Amino acid sequence: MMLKIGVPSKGRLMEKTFEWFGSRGVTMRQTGAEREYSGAVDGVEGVELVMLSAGEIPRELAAGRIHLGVTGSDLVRDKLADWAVQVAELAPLGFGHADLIIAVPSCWIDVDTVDDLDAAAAAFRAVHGFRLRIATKYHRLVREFLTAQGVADYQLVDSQGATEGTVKNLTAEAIADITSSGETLRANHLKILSDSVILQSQAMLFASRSADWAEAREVLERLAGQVGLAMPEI
Ligand SMILES: Nc1ncnc2c1ncn2[C@@H]1O[C@H](COP(=O)(O)OP(=O)(O)OP(=O)(O)O)[C@@H](O)[C@H]1O
Ligand SMILES: O=P(O)(O)OC[C@H]1O[C@H](OP(=O)(O)OP(=O)(O)O)[C@H](O)[C@@H]1O
Repeated sequence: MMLKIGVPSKGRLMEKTFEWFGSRGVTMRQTGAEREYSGAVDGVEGVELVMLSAGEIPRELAAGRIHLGVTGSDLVRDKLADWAVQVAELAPLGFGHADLIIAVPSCWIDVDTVDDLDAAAAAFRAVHGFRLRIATKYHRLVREFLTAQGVADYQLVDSQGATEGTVKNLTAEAIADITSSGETLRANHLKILSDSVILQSQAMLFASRSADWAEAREVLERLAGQVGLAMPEI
């Protein structure tokens, strides 16, 4: 095996990734038991499948432990500083669409934009003596966005899941998370700030710039030919 490709090990992203490659003549499948994280690839010689958490794929690419990886563009941009130096985007895959947004309680009738949030944050601090809390797992992207918008009077609190619940649980006043249908936000009585789309994400095929490409380049050429991609410059 000469080229390692990391794919999400479970859920919708895994299924859609298998479908995307499968419809292009590259069959990926889980081997062993349903929950065993091992896989195989048919249709192109020399490709090894590595089943990984979607959130770990950016780091594995940056470390050069996998040559290719499928994950959300949100995760790559958030987890890697200077992501474009470390990885190359080979192809958007057309699934896993989600927007990273900021949301506040629907009952905050005076807060509809990021500017309004800025004003509310200053008022919040004056009244409560601490900074308004925004729960998120996207620390880098949210910080960069708010800095660019001139918002400083806030603190991020880490939330690795069920982020929309933090407002009800009184551990945050606002959240920054991905949304797709908007159902989770609505169910938790939150509304999106109208100008707060930080990133429109989707699943992408990435290549590592630091992996050892000496032997893998030839495999990539065959794989790219098979799935209909122009041979990337890496
Ligand atoms: N509701 C959704 N609709 C579309 N895409 C989504 C949705 N939720 C998450 N995604 C995308 O799927 C990718 C993986 O998300 P996330 O890290 O939440 O997955 P996970 O299933 O918790 O994976 P793991 O815990 O194994 O890292 C992200 O790029 C994200 O943008
Ligand atoms: O707009 P919607 O269609 O409702 O989707 C958005 C939800 O999907 C993701 O959660 P996921 O189910 O991956 O679980 P998580 O809370 O562990 O991230 C995301 O974190 C939102 O909570």
